[in-house]
Amino acid sequence: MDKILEKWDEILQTVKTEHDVSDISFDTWIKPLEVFGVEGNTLYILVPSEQMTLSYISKKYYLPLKVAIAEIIGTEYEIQFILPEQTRNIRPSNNKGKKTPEPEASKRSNLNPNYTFDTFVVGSNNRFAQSASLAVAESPGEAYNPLYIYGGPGLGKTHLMHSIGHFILERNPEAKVLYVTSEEFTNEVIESIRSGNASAMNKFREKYRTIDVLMIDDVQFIIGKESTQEEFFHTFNALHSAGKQIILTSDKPPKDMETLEERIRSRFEWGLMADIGAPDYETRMAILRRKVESDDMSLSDDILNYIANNIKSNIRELEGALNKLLAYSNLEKTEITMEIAKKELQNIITPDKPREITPQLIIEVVSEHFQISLDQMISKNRSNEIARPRQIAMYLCKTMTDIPLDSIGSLLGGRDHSTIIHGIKKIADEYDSNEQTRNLIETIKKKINPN
Ligand SMILES: Nc1ncnc2c1ncn2[C@@H]1O[C@H](COP(=O)(O)OP(=O)(O)OP(=O)(O)O)[C@@H](O)[C@H]1O
Repeated sequence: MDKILEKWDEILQTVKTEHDVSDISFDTWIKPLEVFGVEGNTLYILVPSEQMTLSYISKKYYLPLKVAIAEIIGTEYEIQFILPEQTRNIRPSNNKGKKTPEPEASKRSNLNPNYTFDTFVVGSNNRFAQSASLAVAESPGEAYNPLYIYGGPGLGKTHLMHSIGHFILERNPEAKVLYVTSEEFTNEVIESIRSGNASAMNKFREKYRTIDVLMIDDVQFIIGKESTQEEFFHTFNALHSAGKQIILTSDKPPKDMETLEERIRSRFEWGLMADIGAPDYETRMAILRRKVESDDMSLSDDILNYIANNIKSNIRELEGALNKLLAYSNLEKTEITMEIAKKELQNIITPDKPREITPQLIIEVVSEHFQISLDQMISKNRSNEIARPRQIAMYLCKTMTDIPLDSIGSLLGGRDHSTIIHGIKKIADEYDSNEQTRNLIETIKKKINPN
C-alpha cells in the first residue's frame, strides 16, 4: 500500500503517456483519483465524484490503470472504484496484494490449468484467432458473440478457448464460466430426455441458461443429433439474447457443415469466425522450445529442428514426439542423441505417409481427452476417474491397432492379460448398450484419426 501511495503520481502519469490522454481528460478524470486502500488482492480507488463519473472511469481507465500498476509496482491488483459514500462499508487493511490464483473457479468451469494465454505461442497461423480470443476475454458478451474458432485437429482451439475462460475468471472469479465438450453436452441432453421427467429437463435448462460464458468444444459433433441440435438452439438463443458470451470450436467453418440446420448455421456466423491453420516452421520451433523449457528437458537444437521439420500439421503430435523422447530419456537415464531421436520417432515421423495410429498416440489422446496425465494412465490408481479412461485406451488399442493384448498391458503400466480382456469387454459392452459411451468413443476416435 505504501509503495502504491508513493508511486501513485507516477502510475497516473504512465496512464496518461501510454494512452495518449489529453491534458483536459487527465485533469478531469484521472488526476482526482485517490488510493483508498488495499484489501487482499483488491485495490480500492476513490472517485471523489458521482456514479456517472465512476461508471465512465471504470469503463475507460480500468485496464490502463491495472496495467500501469502492475508495471510499476510489480504486482497485479483487482481494481474497485468506489464513491465517497461507499467508503464506510469498506475497511481495507494494508495487506500487500498478491494475485491469488482461482483454482476452484477453474475446476468448477472444467478448465485445464495449463491452457492459458501465457502458455500459448502466437504465430502467423493463429494470430488472428488469438487476438479475437483476447478481445472476447476482455469484453465477454460484447466484442464478438459467438466466437467461432475452427481448424484442423491439434492446432490449439481448445487451448485458446480455455485461455479465455481463465482470463475471465481471473478478473471476475464469480463469473459462471462453463467448458463442455459437445459430447458432454449431448450426453446431458440425452440423459435429461431419457429420464422422462420434466424436472430433469428443467435442471438441464437451468444449468445451461444461467451461465455467463458457455464454451462448447468440437461443436461439429452435435450435428445430426436432432434433439441435441434443438436444445442447443434454445440454449444459444437464451444466452445470446441475455448478452452472455458463447464460444464454439469446430473442425470446419459452418458453411462446410452439410447437415447443419440453417437456423443454427446462421447463428454460428453471427459473431466472429476465426480459423487456425497449420503452424509455420518458426512457430513449431517456438512451441517446442517452450515445452522443452517448461519440462526442464535438454535437447539440442538439431533434434528440435528435426522434429519441427518433420511434424508440420498437428501440435499435439509435435508435443507427442517430445513426450516420447522425454519418456525414453527418463527410463533409460540417457541423453537423447540424434540417432536415438530418429529411432524413437520413426513411427511418428513418416514423411508423406498417412498418420500411423499407434497405441502411444491412442494413450496420449485419451489422457488428453480426460485431462489426466500419462503417469496416471499407467499408475496403479484404480479410482473410476483414472480406471475408466485406461479401459477406454485398452479398448481403442484393441479396435484400432493390431497390437497383441500383452503389449497393451505392458504399455499401460504392466497390466496382466486378464485385466486387459476385462477392460476391453467392459467398454465393448457399454459401446453396444449405451449411447453416451458410443458418443464418447466416436469422439475420441475422431481425435485419434481425423481422416
Ligand atoms: N500455439 C500454441 N502454443 C502452445 N501450445 C499449443 C499451441 N497450439 C496447440 N498447443 C498444444 O497442442 C495440444 C493440442 O491443442 P488443442 O487440444 O487445443 O487442439 P485442438 O485444436 O482443440 O484439437 P482437437 O480438434 O483435436 O480437439 C495442446 O497440448 C495444446 O496446449
